[in-house]
Amino acid sequence: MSVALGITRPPLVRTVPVHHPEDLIARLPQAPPYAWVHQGEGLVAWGEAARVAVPPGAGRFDWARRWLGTVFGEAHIDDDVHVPGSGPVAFGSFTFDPDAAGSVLVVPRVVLGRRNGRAWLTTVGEAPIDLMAPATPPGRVVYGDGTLTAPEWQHAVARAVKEIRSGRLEKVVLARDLVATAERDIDPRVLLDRLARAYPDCYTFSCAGLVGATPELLVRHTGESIESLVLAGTTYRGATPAGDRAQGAALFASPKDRHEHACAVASVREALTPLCATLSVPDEPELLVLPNVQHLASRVRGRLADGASVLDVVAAMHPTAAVGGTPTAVALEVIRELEGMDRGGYAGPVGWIDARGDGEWGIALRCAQIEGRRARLFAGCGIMGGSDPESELTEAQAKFRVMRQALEG
Ligand SMILES: C=C(O[C@@H]1C=C(C(=O)O)C=C[C@H]1O)C(=O)O
Repeated sequence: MSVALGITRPPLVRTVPVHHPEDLIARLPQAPPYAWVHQGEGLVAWGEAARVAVPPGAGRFDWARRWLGTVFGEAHIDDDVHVPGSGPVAFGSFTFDPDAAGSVLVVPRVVLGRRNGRAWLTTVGEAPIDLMAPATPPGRVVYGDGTLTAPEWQHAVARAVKEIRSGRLEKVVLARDLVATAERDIDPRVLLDRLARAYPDCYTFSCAGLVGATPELLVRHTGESIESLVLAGTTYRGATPAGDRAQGAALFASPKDRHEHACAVASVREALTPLCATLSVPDEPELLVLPNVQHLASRVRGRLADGASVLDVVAAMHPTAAVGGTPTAVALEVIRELEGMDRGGYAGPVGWIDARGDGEWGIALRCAQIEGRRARLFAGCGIMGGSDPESELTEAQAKFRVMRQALEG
């Protein structure tokens, strides 16, 4: 298998400490960016030392792990920093649907990292000369329907409710897409900068044209510890602090949202139990308050039993019922039947892995696939037997707001 592009073999990977970059995203040159940034820390990267299209199918995560084993195994690694994310890393985006094409892994040539007060720079092979051209905003943006119009999508939600009431399944997450066309080519760096400023508590990501700020951490793997932030159940922000608290309290007390959340937590517990020596799952969710919406959230923590890498954990978890449904297989059938679209990387795992197997992966939500002047935006909602199509459409609009604001500024 030939994997390395344009680098001397075996590639020399060098990580050195550097002065703190104030703003990781501002350091991205004019090249397709890779990013994973949360509260100012994380990784930004550019250039391609190696890239692979991961073949679709049930074994795709295993295939990816073997490919990474070859690429990282060949490298001479000279790492003076030794933290998760130092040394060589790969960024990846996997399609939601295991049978869809479009999953990709990239080992960038240059990675700039920042974590717990330390910063580092990793280069693979010869460091390229980077063009620091400033990013230009995309200008005026117009929107059009994606696969389904709003009324068609509401109809799909109503059909899902019927399927749930008939007993075919318990929960299904239905999404829709919107197509945005900008005046000029969309520079993902502009979106990353706006997203990271507006949503510092989310994970601002970029990989192979998929750009967004997701609140949902699928898994963070640090040594033997893993952590996941499970989200499901959504309400709005109130206009006043009191209104805000009332919305949050109503969400917390809503049997429909609590049930929807419980489905997501159960799917995560079920996926992680076989991998973990210890696993702690809170009895009750907490509220995650974001600028656009509030979610029910459960922080799950565990210790791995035997040396699984972050991709092994991703493989076991995806798709959780936060983006698929319950039971998973039936939910996937219903999604294919009712959405009528290929989700691409939306609602799939996105993140990074290093040569130790550490890494951070999110569920790619509040995102868009960018190509030239066009962006395809995605948003979805958990549908239960008590769901109302109109409210679900309003919820999806609130979720679209993240990327609309990033595009419009
Ligand atoms: C599916 C999305 O979000 C998911 C669905 C949620 C819900 O229905 O309450 C909440 C958080 C996410 O797990 C999305 O943002 O597109």
